[in-house]
Amino acid sequence: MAFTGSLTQSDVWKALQAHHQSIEHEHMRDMFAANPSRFEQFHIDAAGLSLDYSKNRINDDTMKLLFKLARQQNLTTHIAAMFSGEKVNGSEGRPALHTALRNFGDRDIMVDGENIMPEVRDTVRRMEEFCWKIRRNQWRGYSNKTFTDVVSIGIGGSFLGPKLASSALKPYWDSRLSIHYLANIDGSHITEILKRLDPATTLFIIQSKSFTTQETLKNANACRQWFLDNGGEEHDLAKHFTAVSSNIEKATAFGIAEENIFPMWDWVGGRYSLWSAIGLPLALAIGIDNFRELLRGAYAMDEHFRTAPLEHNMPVIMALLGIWYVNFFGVNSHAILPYDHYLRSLPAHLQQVDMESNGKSVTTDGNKVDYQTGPVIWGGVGTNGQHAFHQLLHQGTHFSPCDFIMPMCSHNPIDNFHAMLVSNCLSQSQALLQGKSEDEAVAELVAAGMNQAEAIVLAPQKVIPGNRPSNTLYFPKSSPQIIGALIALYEHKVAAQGMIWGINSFDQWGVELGKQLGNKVLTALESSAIPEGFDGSTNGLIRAFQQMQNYL
Ligand SMILES: O=P(O)(O)OC[C@H]1O[C@H](O)[C@H](O)[C@@H](O)[C@@H]1O
Repeated sequence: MAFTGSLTQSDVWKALQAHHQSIEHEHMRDMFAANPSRFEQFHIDAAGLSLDYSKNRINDDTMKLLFKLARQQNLTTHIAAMFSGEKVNGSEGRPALHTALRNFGDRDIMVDGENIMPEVRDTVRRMEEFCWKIRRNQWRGYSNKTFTDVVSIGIGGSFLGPKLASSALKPYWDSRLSIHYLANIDGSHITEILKRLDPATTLFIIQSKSFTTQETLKNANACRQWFLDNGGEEHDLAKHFTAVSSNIEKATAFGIAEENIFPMWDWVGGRYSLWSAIGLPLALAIGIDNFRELLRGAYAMDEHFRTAPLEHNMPVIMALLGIWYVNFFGVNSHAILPYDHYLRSLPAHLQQVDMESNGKSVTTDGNKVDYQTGPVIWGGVGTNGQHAFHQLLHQGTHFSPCDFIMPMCSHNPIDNFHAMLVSNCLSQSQALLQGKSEDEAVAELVAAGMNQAEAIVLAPQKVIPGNRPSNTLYFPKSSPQIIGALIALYEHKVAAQGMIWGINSFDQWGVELGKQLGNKVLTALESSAIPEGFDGSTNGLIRAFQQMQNYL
């Protein structure tokens, strides 16, 4: 029988609070000393990925209680509901079926009585045909030149996912095509992109699920005008402009030829849409076969998430560890640290996946939560971060659990660069675990020739508390399958947390107010009238903008 009371009043929650009190002062150094097989015990492999979660402030009892929490919250039922197309996105009355986009099984997936799989597969087939024509120069520009550049115009979920996967899979790019991602409404972004391009050899893909997003429409209109001002003609637009949207009507009204519009569907959340035709720029870069491999990797992680028992379920384990720190250690952030130059866009993508999903304060039935939900996701590429923010990770007053993400082999195996990269990754998580005690600091200073008294004075500055948790996710080498599995892993970690917290991870109402207010502010900015009707600060800033336009 599902537990229906407030989460924090449940027995298992209270048991976790008591357990936290019992182990919060235990140091992981001692846990490893007491248990030589800790690495093997807290380790799991799935879909080509390996997770070492032994450097966490957990023991067997912790995990048992966390799995009990997952069962109390009926996690398995919620997971099944998501995969089967139930309307888990209650506030929008929609399923969340990004998994259908990479369903290689023979399961039919019904939405409102319709099996959606034929249309999903037909769209991939259309993407294949399109990629084939572009990459084999069957489809050329208005002056019959082959395409050299693709501009993907989109923002949020219509930008971060494909951009991440494109940079992650750079070793698989077809070098004849350069892919540019245009997102921001800042005129400098479009300027920097278009100034290097030739309209005759540039293909545009307007990416917008809603086809109503201000930035995307503004940029799309500006690109069309640039095209028409620099040699293209109205009748050439169909050769150079395509679109991906669930709003076919709006895309057609914009002037995109119907046959150039690739559908997506309202049962796919923007931040989960990389796997749909929103992945078209990626498929053009790496080829449709590699795009399918990306889908296959995600499918492997889906099947693992859907079928593996909780105790052997990688996304569930990562979800529960996150809940352990957020709800019992009072941690409010989580760092994503990829040790792979090609994965440098991963933190930005996961910021949207996680924070736009679980940045919520009410449960699915509208009750205000009395516990923390989604943490602040941040991070950066290793080893760069070591020379920037790792200082706080090691000696700051906040502790931020970290995910180290490490390919064990490089696509560019020059000299021993990669071994050096890996050594840094492993030693950072080791240092977070181990720390340095005051005695060790004094001993080190004395060993370095300092006299005891001076060493004792300086040592406190050098103390590193350690006992700071981290996961290490590793795999042999990044590939389309591995990247597919990795992104799907985080999607499912986030969904599992939302299911346990009882919040809707699939809507994002919070982004709307700023947009609504933005339209009014824009009108005021562009008028010469003294702004009024806003708060004093906004009035003042609008006035400042108006006055500073003289600087143009
Ligand atoms: O794809 P679009 O409809 O243009 O939406 C683009 C993005 O904008 C919205 O404001 C949401 O924050 C995102 O979830 C979405 O991905």
